[in-house]
Amino acid sequence: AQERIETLKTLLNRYSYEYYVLDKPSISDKEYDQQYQELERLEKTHPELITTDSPTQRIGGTILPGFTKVQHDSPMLSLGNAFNQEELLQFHQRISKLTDQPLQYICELKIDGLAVSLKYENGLFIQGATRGDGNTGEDITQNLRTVKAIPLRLNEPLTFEVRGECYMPKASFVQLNTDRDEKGLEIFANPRNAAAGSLRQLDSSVAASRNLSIYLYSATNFEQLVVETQDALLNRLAQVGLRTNPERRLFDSIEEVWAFTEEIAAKRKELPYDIDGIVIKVNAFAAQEEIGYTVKAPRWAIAYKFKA
Ligand SMILES: COc1nc2nc(N)nc(N)c2nc1C
Repeated sequence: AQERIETLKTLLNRYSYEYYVLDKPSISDKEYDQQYQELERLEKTHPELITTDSPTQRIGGTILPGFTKVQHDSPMLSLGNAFNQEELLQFHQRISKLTDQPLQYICELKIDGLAVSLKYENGLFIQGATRGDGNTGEDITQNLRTVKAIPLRLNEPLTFEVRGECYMPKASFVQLNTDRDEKGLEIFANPRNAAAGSLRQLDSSVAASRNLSIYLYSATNFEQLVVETQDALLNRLAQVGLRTNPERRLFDSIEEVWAFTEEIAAKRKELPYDIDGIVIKVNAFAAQEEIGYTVKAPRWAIAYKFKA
């Protein structure tokens, strides 16, 4: 039974990765369900063989009395904003003075969700927390374990923390509000509120029903990943099994960055998730370190915000 249980866990976690992280399922839902039910049956008769990274353990058995506080190892920062081309240019001129290194920018979408931190120990997902005030957040591990795009075990036994945006896809938002309206429940104003409301639930079976997803965009104590740029970091996060947003681009001039913001503004409504802007970052970590930080935000990044 142990052999079969290990095989099923490996298979089901891989299928889940293909479906929820890569958006490229390799088997039908029916086949997945059959193998999932076989694992449930085996674990029922051999409970001593149940492990935390089993796909059957995503929904916690208990309703929490409240959320405990989590002190972030390093502050979860905020971002400076730019609202027009002039302010984007000023950002570029400001940081050009702070480094002699050539400035290559990486542009990433700013997903309109909830910033979260995920801690992995030897590859196992052990803790998830909200940003909170940047220094202290809330432990929402139980709820984040229900987000199928979050792997319970990485492809490598890494110990580090990753940060990203947990969000509700537009389609899930529409479906949720339709269901709530039919039940005479209050509907959510937007996907960001719906995602925040889902992650604030003390009963993880509610979060599990909300089809949340996630994109990761940074990591701490990632020396072990041996990466020198933001773009290489994102590729490495994807390699270990984490979900990263594919709509990112590298540019060598702020003019091209501006053109990219216009390109995304035009296709924003077709995206399957809400975005509230573009995050522009200096790509090379060496240049980021040289440019540095203000008290609450990196100087080497800026959020170009779209009109609401
Ligand atoms: C480096 O710090 C950050 N990077 C980010 N990147 C993306 N794509 N989206 C964010 N919301 C974001 N937020 C922060 C504080």
